[in-house]
Amino acid sequence: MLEATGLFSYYGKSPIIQDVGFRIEKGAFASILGRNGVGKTTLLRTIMGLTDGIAGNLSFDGENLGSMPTHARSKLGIGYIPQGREIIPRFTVRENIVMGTYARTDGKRGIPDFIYELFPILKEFLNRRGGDLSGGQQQQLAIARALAMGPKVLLLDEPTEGIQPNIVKQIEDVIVRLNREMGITILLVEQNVRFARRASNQFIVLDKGRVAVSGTGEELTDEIQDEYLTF
Ligand SMILES: Nc1ncnc2c1ncn2[C@@H]1O[C@H](COP(=O)(O)OP(=O)(O)OP(=O)(O)O)[C@@H](O)[C@H]1O
Repeated sequence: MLEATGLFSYYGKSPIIQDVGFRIEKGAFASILGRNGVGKTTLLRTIMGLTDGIAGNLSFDGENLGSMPTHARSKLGIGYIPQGREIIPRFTVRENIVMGTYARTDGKRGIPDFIYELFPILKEFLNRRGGDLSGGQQQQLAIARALAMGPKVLLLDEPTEGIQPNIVKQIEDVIVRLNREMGITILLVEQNVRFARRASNQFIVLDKGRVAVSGTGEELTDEIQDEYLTF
């Protein structure tokens, strides 16, 4: 379970995340929504320990994340797929996926078969350089790399942004399967309210670094969408 109370997070002296609280249960599918610049990416980076500092409480499975370094958070089972994917273009598909295994605590370095089952295209392209894949394939690779570490929770930052429409549905379906079939807790930053509505059982709307409104999936109404999410 991922929990925050009174959480502030800073870049320099600027508090970008302000007095945020949430509780995301094991197995939940939670979406973080909000207009550009409200702090969605910063919230994910805060959970990974990638901002300049925090105040307040942030814990995962009872462990205080506090000032824990990023690699230790990965070892606890928190996987992060940043916006822009950040795969290593000169590494092959295989090498990119194997990199994910270095956050495992059991020392296994093999690529689990279910990854090929979820992303058959990656099996076909194992020896291609990551940089030669399409944007959609790179996003699949970024998800595969995070899965190779055996995560309990996956943080995904706008995973379908800028991706060709025919691959968007495939990626969305995989994210839903990871949650429903494999029990991986999902924390998704999304501009696409349609997908957030279809997939989530919990939502958090941010506005100027604060939680404007939150609730269960069904409570994400058209009114909330009009007030906080329409441009
Ligand atoms: N590295 C940084 N240093 C200083 N300020 C930053 C940094 N990254 C983001 N910010 C500021 O933090 C605020 C929140 O940005 P953030 O990227 O978290 O928003 P977002 O909701 O994810 O937006 P988007 O939907 O555009 O990705 C913005 O005012 C932004 O300028």
